[in-house]
Amino acid sequence: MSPKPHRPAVEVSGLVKRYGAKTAVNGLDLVLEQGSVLALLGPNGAGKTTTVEVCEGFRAADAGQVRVLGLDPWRDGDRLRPRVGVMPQGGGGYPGIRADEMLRLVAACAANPLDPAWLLEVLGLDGVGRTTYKRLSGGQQQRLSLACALVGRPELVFLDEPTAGMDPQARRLVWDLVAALRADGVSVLLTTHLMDEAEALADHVVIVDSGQVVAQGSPSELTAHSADEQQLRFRAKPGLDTSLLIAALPEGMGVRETVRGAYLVEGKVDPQVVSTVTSWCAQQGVLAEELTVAKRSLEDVFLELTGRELRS
Ligand SMILES: Nc1ncnc2c1ncn2[C@@H]1O[C@H](COP(=O)(O)OP(=O)(O)OP(=O)(O)O)[C@@H](O)[C@H]1O
Repeated sequence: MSPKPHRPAVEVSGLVKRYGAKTAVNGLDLVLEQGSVLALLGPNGAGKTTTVEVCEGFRAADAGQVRVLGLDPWRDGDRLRPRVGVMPQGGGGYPGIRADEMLRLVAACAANPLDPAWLLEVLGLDGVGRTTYKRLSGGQQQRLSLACALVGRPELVFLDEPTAGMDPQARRLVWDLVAALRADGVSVLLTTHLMDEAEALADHVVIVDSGQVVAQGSPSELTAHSADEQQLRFRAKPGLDTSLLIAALPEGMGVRETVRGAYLVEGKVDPQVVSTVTSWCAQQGVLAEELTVAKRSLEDVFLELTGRELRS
């Protein structure tokens, strides 16, 4: 038998979605490969939820192509629903339903569900099974929503801001669960505005801003110009003339004042470079504060591309 032709779990090309005069998504492309994790990363209002809701079949696209497990989510919703798990933003349970009732209700709709009691335990909710939805904490509501998304053993899950409002322990639990899903071959499309979440979980990160993709790639592709390249940052008084510092550094290294009083030295940062920078500061009679050496983060990438911080 010939092998099944490979097709991505989700393919979006040229997606446009408007709300009246507001264009929320403006020509967005992405591909989620089967069995991998894709993070849509961007600030509030970037168009992440709208993109996911179109992929889930909850909203019709105004233009562009969307294929989910090879199907059109808007037209083929009945065929897709049994194969896809959805964790919407902000929970959405009936206030009076008990946690275990809600999960068993969703499980009853699936052909081959996971054991709801086991799933509640995995998600640390076994102690609140008899608690009504409205009395759960925000983080518990989120975890119950995640349980509902997973109980039907989906091939693909959409997680919209899955760790919003969670404490660090619950966040870790969700991260481990996403890693376990990936190991089981489940495809995951999640949204986040937390760059550490995207860096920790995703094979592929799509950075969106104002409804458009501003960059995409694996976390290491996005954050590294080259494997050994790092950044040295420090704060000092604004407006320093850095030309003498640039002249003292090895060829090819750059120095910029990224925002007032924040300096960035780019290139191969070794101990000699750190010494050159601190000596130059001493010569200027300047105290370099918050001096750090680190790899570029996704936050830096976003700042460079848009001139704004991700957590805006
Ligand atoms: N139902 C709606 N009607 C009108 N405008 C909307 C609607 N939903 C979203 N928008 C607007 O569309 C833009 C994109 O919103 P969207 O929720 O998709 O972004 P997001 O990246 O998911 O942000 P957040 O992280 O805050 O949820 C925003 O400007 C938002 O105000």
